[in-house]
Formats: sequence, structure tokens, C-alpha cells
Amino acid sequence: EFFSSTSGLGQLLRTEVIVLKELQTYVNEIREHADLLQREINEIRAEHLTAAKSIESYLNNPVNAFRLIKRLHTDWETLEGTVESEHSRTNFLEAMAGHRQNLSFPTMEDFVGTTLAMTRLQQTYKLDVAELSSGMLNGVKYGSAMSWQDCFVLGQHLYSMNDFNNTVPWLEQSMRLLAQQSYSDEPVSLDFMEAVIGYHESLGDYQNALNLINHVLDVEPEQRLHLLEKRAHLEQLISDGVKRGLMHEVARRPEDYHATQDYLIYQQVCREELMPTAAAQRELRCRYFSGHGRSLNYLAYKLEELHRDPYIIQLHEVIGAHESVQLQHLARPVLQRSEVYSPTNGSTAATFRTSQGTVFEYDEHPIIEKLSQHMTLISGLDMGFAEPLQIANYGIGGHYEPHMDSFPESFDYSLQRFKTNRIATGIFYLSNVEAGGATAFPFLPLLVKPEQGSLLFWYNLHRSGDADYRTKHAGCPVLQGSKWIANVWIRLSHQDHVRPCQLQRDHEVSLQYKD
Ligand SMILES: O=C(O)CCC(=O)C(=O)O
Ligand SMILES: [Fe+2]
Repeated sequence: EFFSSTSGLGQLLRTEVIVLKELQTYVNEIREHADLLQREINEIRAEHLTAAKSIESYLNNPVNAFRLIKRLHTDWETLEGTVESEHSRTNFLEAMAGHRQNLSFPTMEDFVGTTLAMTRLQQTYKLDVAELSSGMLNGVKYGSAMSWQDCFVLGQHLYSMNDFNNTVPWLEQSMRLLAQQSYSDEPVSLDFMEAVIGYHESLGDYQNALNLINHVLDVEPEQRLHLLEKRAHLEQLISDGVKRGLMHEVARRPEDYHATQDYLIYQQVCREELMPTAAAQRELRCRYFSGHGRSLNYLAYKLEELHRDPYIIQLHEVIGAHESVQLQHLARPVLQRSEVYSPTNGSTAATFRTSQGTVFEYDEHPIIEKLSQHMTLISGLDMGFAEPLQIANYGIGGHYEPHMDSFPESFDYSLQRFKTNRIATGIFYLSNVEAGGATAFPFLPLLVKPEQGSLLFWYNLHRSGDADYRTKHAGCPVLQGSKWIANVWIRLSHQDHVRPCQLQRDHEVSLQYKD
């Protein structure tokens, strides 16, 4: 799978280089052949020009008569023979069949995933489709521009997923780009346009459909006769003033999480439209922290409070850039699509968590061991009750929608190594991210930008052991770059010495945030 992580995309680029070379070989061969045939054609045409001066006297000449007969009898057979024995096409197709087996190609799922990622970015960061398709992100040019066909294919795909809200701007952009090219005249483009006509029609945009039909008919009136009937039908619809209403005005399904207030707030936090108040920020402190049970001679951690209640801190420069990159290298060969827990299906891949990840036991490698030591010093918690370290990589558009790290009350612990809930989470950021990809706490409303080598730490549970629903959090979509994190989840067992439980439940404050 390629779309959920940037680390697989390099393979696809290599695939493209190889198949392009194959196609170039094919093109060279058929071009050589075409050149040969063209020379023959030119010679015969020149002969015909001579003949045309006086056909009768030309044919009365026995040499000319002989040559004409020879041309049509023998030469033509030879020409036909060269077409028949043209192996370029079969060679190419055979080579491609081999490549399909040996090289990496994206699947339908990759295509769906990357389409979803584009619209997710567009919506979360309120990007302008025209800007996005020109390769610009927030005013900075990152990629190459999309063609009108690219925009169209994206729109077409969204349409097939019944996502009409997002279909329309992409089709409109596709039309805008097409118009800039002063409507291409190539037959392939015309075929494409015919397909687009259907989309505009079914979306209720009859005028755009009609404009396109007229263009196609102007260029190829003879070959596109089947469009005449459709043109008459559209003209009728327009003159009758039929308005189906653009389909994108249809409301989303109300049960859709993406339509909830919760989700809107989350997106606002990702866009930094919502942030903690000045009063809340004033209370926060930065300090040097020598760690639990560590003598003051040691180098201290740079601790920054990000939130008081619930307590959320970020520790800067915990590990070095070199160690971060080394951890990425350890994980890269064994990455797999991340899964989520669902009460009905167990662990499955889901569109609301698109990343790739892998797990390591803490004693598997000295650097991983070191992360555990940092966690012990920073949190004071017993890492003997931590789940294996999880390293994850998010590609462009990769995200993890708002969720709780703690398990629900109904959770079945019977198959778990540790039978208690996740008391705390630590996220080591193993990379910076050029744009997007921050960790958002929508209810606080806090946004933490990935900073390579730093550690984000918070408690998921109240002292009573109940879930603190205010700690719901998310990984905002990555807009540019590749995001690497290492997740530490520590369980509640045997942690009383650091965070004594309270006899009285202190969880009421967060109940209003429960789903
Ligand atoms: O990617 C992030 O910033 C958050 C990740 C997260 O919440 C998780 O993996 O549980
Ligand atoms: Fe999480």
C-alpha cells in the first residue's frame, strides 16, 4: 500500500522510470517503421504527381505501366509484410505484463486513498481547489500543476464515491483549465470531454454540458453524430428552465461524524482558528526538569507546560536528530498500514487513521531502550507496564481523526498482555513536518506542532482511573512533508507510587466531553 505513507512512493517512482523506458523503446521502434513507410508513401505520391500531368501518356509508357503493376503486386505485399511482422507492439505488451508482476504498482485502494487525502486537505485547511491544482499550498509552490484531466479523474472518482460536495469544485476546475487550453482538438481530449458532458448533466449543470457538446461537435461533426440527440435534449431542458438543483446542495448524511460540531471544532484547531485563551496560557511555565529519581548533576530536560488541567507537557530536545532518523530507518522496512480497534470488527484499517506503523519491544534495540529510559525519568511511571513502542509514518494527507487513547469501559482485556487501561501517552516526534500534521486536542483547544526529538506527554485517565474525555486528540492531516512519531502507551497497573489513585472519583469535570 502506497498512499498511507510517503516511504513507499519512492518505489512507485522507480516503477515509472522503468515503464517509461519501455514505452520509449516502443515509440522509437514504431517511429522508425513509420518513417520508412512515410518515405515509400512520399515516393509513390511523387510518382502520382508526375502521372497527373497527363494520365494517358503516363500509362502509355510501358515502363510506367510495369512499375505501377509491380508496385501494387510486389511492393505492396512487402509493405504489408513489414506491418505484419512489426513486433514492437507485442514486445511492448509482453514486457509490460512482466513488469506488472515484478514492479510495484498502486492499487485501486491507493487511488481511493490518495483521492480522499486530497479532499481531506482541501477541507481541513480550506484550500482553494484552483490553488491546490496549480501545485500551490497556502501560497507556496510545492508540486507541479495538475492537468484538466487530473482534475477530472479526481472529480470522477469522487462522484463514483457519491461525494458530490467535493465532485463539483474539481470538475469546475477541470473545465476552467480546459478552457485555458482553448479547448484541445485531439480526439482523446474529445473522448474525455464526452465523459465530462455526462457528469455535468447528472449534476444538473446543463449549460456547461451543452457548451462542451457544442465544442466537440464543432471539432468532429461527422464522428460525433450520436451527440446530436443529447444536444437537443439539453437545449430543451435549458429552455424549459428545468432546474434539478446542483447535487452538491444535498446535505451530508446527518449521522456522518464529519458533519458534527466536534469535527468542525477539530478542523478549526488544525487551522489554528481556535487556540487557548491568553488567560489560560499565562499560567503555563517552562522549566528545567532533572527527571524522577535522577541526581541534579545530570543534564536536565527542557520542560514546557502546554496545559494545566488536564496536564500536558512537551519536553524539548529529548533525543537527537540522528537518533530520530535511526528510529525511522529501523521502522521503514517493516511498516504496515495502521489499524484501529472497533468493538465489532476488532482491529481493522480505517479511513480515519491513515498511516503506516510497526511495533518494537523496548529491548529490541539500544535506541529504543533509550526511549524507555527517558520515559521512566520524565514520567516516573513503571515502563514494565508499557505496550511495545509503536512507530508510525504519515504520508501526505495522512491523519488520525479525534479519538481517545484510553479504552472504553466495555473493553475486553482478556487477550491483552496488560489488563488495565492506558494511564498515559507519550509521543516522540521523530521528524519535523513542513506543513500540517500537528497533534490537536480539540476540547482544550490545543495544537502541538511536531518538533523533531521532542516528547509530548499527558495522562489519559483521571486519578480515579476514569477516562479523562478532555484528552481526546487527533493527528491533523499532513499537508506537506512526512510525519514520523513513536508512541508510548503506559498502562495503569503498579503506577500508584507516582500517581496515587483517589478514593473519591474526580472525573465529573470531563464527563460533558464524553461522546
Ligand atoms: O499523530 C499524532 O499526532 C497523534 C497520534 C495518536 O494520537 C495515536 O497514534 O494514538
Ligand atoms: Fe492517540
